Amino acid sequence: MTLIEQIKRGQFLKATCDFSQPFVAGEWVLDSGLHCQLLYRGVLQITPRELASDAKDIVLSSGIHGDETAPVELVQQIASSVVLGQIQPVHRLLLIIAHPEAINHQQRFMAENMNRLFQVRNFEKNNECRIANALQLAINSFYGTSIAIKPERWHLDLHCAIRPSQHDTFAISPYTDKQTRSNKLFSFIHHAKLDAVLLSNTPSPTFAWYSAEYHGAQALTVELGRVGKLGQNDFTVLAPFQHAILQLITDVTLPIIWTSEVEVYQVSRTIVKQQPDFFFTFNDDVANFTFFAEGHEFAVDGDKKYVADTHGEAVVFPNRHVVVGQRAALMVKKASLIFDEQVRVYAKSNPSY
Ligand SMILES: O=C(O)CCC(=O)N[C@@H](CCC(=O)O)C(=O)O
Ligand SMILES: [Zn+2]
Repeated sequence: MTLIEQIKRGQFLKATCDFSQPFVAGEWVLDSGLHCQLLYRGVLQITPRELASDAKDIVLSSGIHGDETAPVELVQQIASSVVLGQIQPVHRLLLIIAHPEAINHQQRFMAENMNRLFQVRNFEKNNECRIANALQLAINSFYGTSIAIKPERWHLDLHCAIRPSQHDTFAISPYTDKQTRSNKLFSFIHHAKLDAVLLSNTPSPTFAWYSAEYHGAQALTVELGRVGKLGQNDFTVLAPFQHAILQLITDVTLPIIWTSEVEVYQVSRTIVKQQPDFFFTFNDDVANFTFFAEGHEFAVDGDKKYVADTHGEAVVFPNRHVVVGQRAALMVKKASLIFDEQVRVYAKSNPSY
């Protein structure tokens, strides 16, 4: 069976990871008039026959890291429901399962971390560079051929955390000077019942940042539980997120709302590894969002000692194994939102953790 035939039967994930078949791009139209285009291995564009003037362009990406499988299963479920005609999207969709080779090897990456390759076009020295370049082109073409005005471009890049976490699900809002923190996007965070959101304070070379920076997309990296094996993920925790995605795609109008149920953090600083013997003073099983009181030494990088600053800081994504020059952790502080048309963050003067 060809890849397209597999996808038509609802097997987007299986087809994407099936390297016994050569990749051949192709397109077909469903009885409903929905136009499906397989652009690259793992990149499926969906266009409804008719688009309202306020239609969105929605990118749902997964599998940038091969061992983060819940997002991959989620995109598979959505692709299957769409191509089998079980749900009717009213927006243009770009569904992505990014790195099938790493998925097959159950590894985060093969040669290098793909989610640090979205700043510029990459010299194609390995597969991650080739895929990241192809994804940049797919995104440029998807948003470039849209009728949507910029606030209606969306990109949710779905991931899972390596460590345990004090918040099972959370979003990271990339930093850009474009208006990419709309109250609609943050309402989605609320409706999806994500536990927390953290707002970056500097540009980062991630996939979500790429869409925000270069296309003004309402973009988030979304962390959905922990890494795990395909088929063994617990979808009960992710049910509200799954439900909110279906509402987003099929255009159920949701109220614009924000509540303090979602914990807000702002990044206070990014810790970049400078020396090969960089280490944290805590164990590898310490959870994301663990708080360190002011003055607590949490990392050592050669001669430099890192201590928590005024009122303390919490740590997210600590990883001593990253290559020199890359992010080893984000330090965050609790914050609050001003929920206007574009949300803004302000520091809590004396946050309690
Ligand atoms: O658990 C971890 O250490 C990493 C999970 C993950 O892949 N997170 C993304 C976050 C991207 C961002 O900062 O927006 C990543 O590190 O690429
Ligand atoms: Zn990831």
